[in-house]
Amino acid sequence: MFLSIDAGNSNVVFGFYDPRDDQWEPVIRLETQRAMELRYLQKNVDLFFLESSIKPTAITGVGISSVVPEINENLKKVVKSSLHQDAHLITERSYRHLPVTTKRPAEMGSDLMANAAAAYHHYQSHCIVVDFGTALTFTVIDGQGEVLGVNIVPGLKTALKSLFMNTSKLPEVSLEVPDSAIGKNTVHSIQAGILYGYAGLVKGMLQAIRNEVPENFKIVATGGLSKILTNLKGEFDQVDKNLTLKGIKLITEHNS
Ligand SMILES: Nc1ncnc2c1ncn2[C@@H]1O[C@H](COP(=O)(O)OP(=O)(O)O)[C@@H](O)[C@H]1O
Ligand SMILES: CC(C)(COP(=O)(O)O)[C@@H](O)C(=O)NCCC(=O)O
Ligand SMILES: [K+]
Repeated sequence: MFLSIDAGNSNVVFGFYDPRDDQWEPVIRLETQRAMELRYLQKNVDLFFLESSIKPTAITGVGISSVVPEINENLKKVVKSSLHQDAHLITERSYRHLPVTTKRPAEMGSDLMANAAAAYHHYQSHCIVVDFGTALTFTVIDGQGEVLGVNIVPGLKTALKSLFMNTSKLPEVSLEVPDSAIGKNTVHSIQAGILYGYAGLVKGMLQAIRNEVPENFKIVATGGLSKILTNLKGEFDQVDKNLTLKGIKLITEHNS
């Protein structure tokens, strides 16, 4: 089995890949803020292996993508102590021999590079990845596998949280698409604003990208919040919640 670890700004995701049935199962999420503490991280990993039928010795490789540098050392430590092996932590050096390339390796988030690698591996042609995480990102890859560029905007929950934190009277609301785009009370007004507004943002961003590229790009969505904008279904060729995990595995394999 292969273990991909995806440390994002909200969640650290552990995904176990079994080549026998080509499945990512189980996929476990810890809150990044809590997982920063070594004891909490170690306890949860230990507990997982204690309760799971997966034995540490069954893990033949480990790859880590992290966009939260403060957690890197602890992740490597826990992999070493629980699995008795070294994880491949993806850095800009890991990008050298990939089918996907970027002109700014030092800057490009490894989760975005993992997304690009997995999407290009799947389509073998030009594609756009939309990642609904803490940040909402668009990564544009051309037919030769070159990352043409990235767009970054606040993710849905991030926008919602900042609205709640920066106002006195607005409450935090659940992320559900309301029936009407016209808000009828405060909660509904925020839900309609965020959910219809972000659907428009995604459509508008994809259109603006399409205006600058000749071909009909394949579009794949991923990220913890990719299923929330139910009003966007038709925009994507595919929704793959495991895309980043798959990319981490691909990049690690290219480096071993
Ligand atoms: N299945 C889910 N349903 C609802 N919210 C989710 C789900 N999975 C993740 N989230 C939330 O979505 C947000 C983005 O998650 P994620 O894509 O893992 O972000 P990041 O990569 O930035 O850590 C987080 O607030 C997370 O708690
Ligand atoms: C854009 C991101 C903040 C997304 O993080 P996430 O939403 O996955 O937590 C992350 O990929 C990052 O820190 N990137 C570095 C800047 C760049 O990619 O251009
Ligand atoms: K991510």
